Amino acid sequence: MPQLAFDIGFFAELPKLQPPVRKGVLDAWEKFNRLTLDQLFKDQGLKLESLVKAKDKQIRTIRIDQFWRGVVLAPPTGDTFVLLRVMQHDKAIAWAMKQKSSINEVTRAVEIRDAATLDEITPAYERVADHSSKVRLFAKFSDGDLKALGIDDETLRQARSLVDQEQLDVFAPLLPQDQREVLQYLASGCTVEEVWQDIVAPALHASTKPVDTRDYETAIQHTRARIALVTAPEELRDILEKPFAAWRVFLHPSQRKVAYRASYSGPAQVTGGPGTGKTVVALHRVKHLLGYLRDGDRILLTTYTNALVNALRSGLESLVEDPELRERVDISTVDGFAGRVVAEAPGAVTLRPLMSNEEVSRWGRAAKATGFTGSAQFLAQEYRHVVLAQGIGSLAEYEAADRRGRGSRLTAAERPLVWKTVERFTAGLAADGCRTWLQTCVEAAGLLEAKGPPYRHVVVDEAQDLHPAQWRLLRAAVPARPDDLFIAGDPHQRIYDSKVSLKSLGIRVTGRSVKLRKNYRSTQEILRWSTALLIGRPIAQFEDEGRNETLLGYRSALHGDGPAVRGAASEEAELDALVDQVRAWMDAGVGAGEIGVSARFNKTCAKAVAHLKDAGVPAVSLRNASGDSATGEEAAVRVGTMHSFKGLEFRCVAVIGVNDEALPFAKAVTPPDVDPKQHETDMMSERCLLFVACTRARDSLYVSWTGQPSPFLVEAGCGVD
Ligand SMILES: Nc1ncnc2c1ncn2[C@@H]1O[C@H](COP(=O)(O)OP(=O)(O)OP(=O)(O)O)[C@@H](O)[C@H]1O
Repeated sequence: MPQLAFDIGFFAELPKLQPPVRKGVLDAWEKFNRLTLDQLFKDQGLKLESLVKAKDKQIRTIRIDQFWRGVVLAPPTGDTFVLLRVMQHDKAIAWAMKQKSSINEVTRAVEIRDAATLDEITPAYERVADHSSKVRLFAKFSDGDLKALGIDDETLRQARSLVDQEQLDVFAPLLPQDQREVLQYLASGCTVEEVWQDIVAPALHASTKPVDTRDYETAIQHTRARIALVTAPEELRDILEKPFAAWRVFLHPSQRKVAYRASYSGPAQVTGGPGTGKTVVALHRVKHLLGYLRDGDRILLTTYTNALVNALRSGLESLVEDPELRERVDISTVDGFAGRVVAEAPGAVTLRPLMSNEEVSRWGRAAKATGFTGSAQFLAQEYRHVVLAQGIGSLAEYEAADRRGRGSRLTAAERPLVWKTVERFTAGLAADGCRTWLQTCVEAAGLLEAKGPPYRHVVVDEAQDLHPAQWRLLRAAVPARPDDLFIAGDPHQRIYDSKVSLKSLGIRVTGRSVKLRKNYRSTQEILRWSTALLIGRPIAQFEDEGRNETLLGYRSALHGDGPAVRGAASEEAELDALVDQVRAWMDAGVGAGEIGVSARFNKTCAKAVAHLKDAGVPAVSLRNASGDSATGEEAAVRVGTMHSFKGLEFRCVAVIGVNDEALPFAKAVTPPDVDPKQHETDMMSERCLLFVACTRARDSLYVSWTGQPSPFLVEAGCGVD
């Protein structure tokens, strides 16, 4: 029976199609399901026509309505057709004439290329290359290596004519998709082995038969990264109604391989720069695990902030339709989970969580009481990074504690006094009926270790900022069995003071760790600009702190304008300019709810909200916004601190107040004379904070400051003189 499948290119254009055109697509799909092959080709309403002088006879058009046409891949054998695009009549014909389909001999997937344009431009590039003194872009790769990665003869010739990245950018949208990716990763510095492992191998299908490059029926089945087979009208209706949720249907082979691997023999990890789809992969992993859950088993899906919990909840709702299945997943922050475990324990007493600003003053008081003369900051860090990190509960343990990694010196003779101060601090908290969140985690871990783990699987997103005490809690939440922990995170986005090495916690992911490199969120221009903030700075992996993470090969297929940067003479002028920028975005058709404004401090955010509102622009603080689809607030610009922007994304982002007093913020950075190592870590967190805020932007990024720009911008040469 014939069927009509859908290409990713069609989905990309879907938001622009009006409801009657979408209805036409649904009708066409139903017709493919209803008619025989013979009837399809003869149907006068559908007009499944091939085009005279087309580059490829199997690319045809169909009638969607009076003005719109669909471009369809109609292979001569098999009965699966693929809807590639829906466009206005003339555009559809012009586009269809130029395309050519083929089957990649390595990945076995269907690829589409703009053969007419490639044929037209390649000779000119070849001539330029012949007369250029520049080394060819792919000179260091042999034909054999390129072919082994799936590059065919035509693409090889085209690739050999290129001398630099700019030229590849011109060719890229025209090239067959799998081959385009291979060339882009090689050009960005990846080795043949890396490209094979990360890009090609995940797309391979376990088949020992030689590829039949005429068997489109099989090849379409192998193209799940780009072609969706839809089986029920409700499914299609749902897809047509929620056109932005392409991630639900199409996963990159590297994403699918990680998310849907049948089983991992232990903890598994997925890393990758901002916007590479780690959260998407985590959600798909939950879906996969739900399919195998035994009676009574439950899953914990956990992350760092409440805003991310909301995002995970709505993501899971759109991915897993069955509410009974979803009910088997608890979604909460790690701290929220700890609070629940502690509250549910027999004889639990309610304690107030301590705010972080209260903590330092309490340390000051404890130090005064014991006569400790060092700083409160030292004590707070010692407690966090040594005592809580190592789960120390007595003076003897503290005396034996490993302080490697701390840059502040402490003699053996000084340790008892520090410990006495720690005891004073914790006793003070207990007496006042409060406790820190990390203490809650420590207690919760202890309770679970005694009682047994409540979950079968734990899936963690934004893992880079978790503290060892939080990891211990998660470890205790799930038995050490295959598929116990699935961890998604990015060390480049570490913005809290928790440098953890999973290895040191006994969580081993070696051999079960995958890195994603393709950014689906931001334009390449925004990415290049933002990554300059971190380039050349060593960033420790969280798998093993002794090794560094890189952003090699990290790239986006999207293009747009580069970020706009602007220095203002006064804060008032900066806020006025912000209003102008937000208005310009809105005038260009961007909804207020698709705009995010971020600043280092709450007080700057409050001023931005007030200023936008005064100017008649609806704005809401992220602190007050409830969920991501809160009615009424949907049409308001979201304003939040850089910390609260973690994990979120907006079509347009303004990052304001990026001056030398805000980034780095002196109070957040330990002075080098107190602890030089901590100083470096804190500086890196401040830098990452700016990186995180900027990488929330999909289409447009705007960065402004008053007075002197942040040295991070200056050092990175980010458009600042
Ligand atoms: N395979 C895909 N197809 C289409 N869109 C995708 C795909 N994977 C991810 N996306 C989209 O890319 C954006 C970023 O994805 P996601 O939030 O999962 O990335 P992330 O790696 O968790 O980002 P960050 O670390 O910056 O928080 C989202 O809009 C998501 O829907």
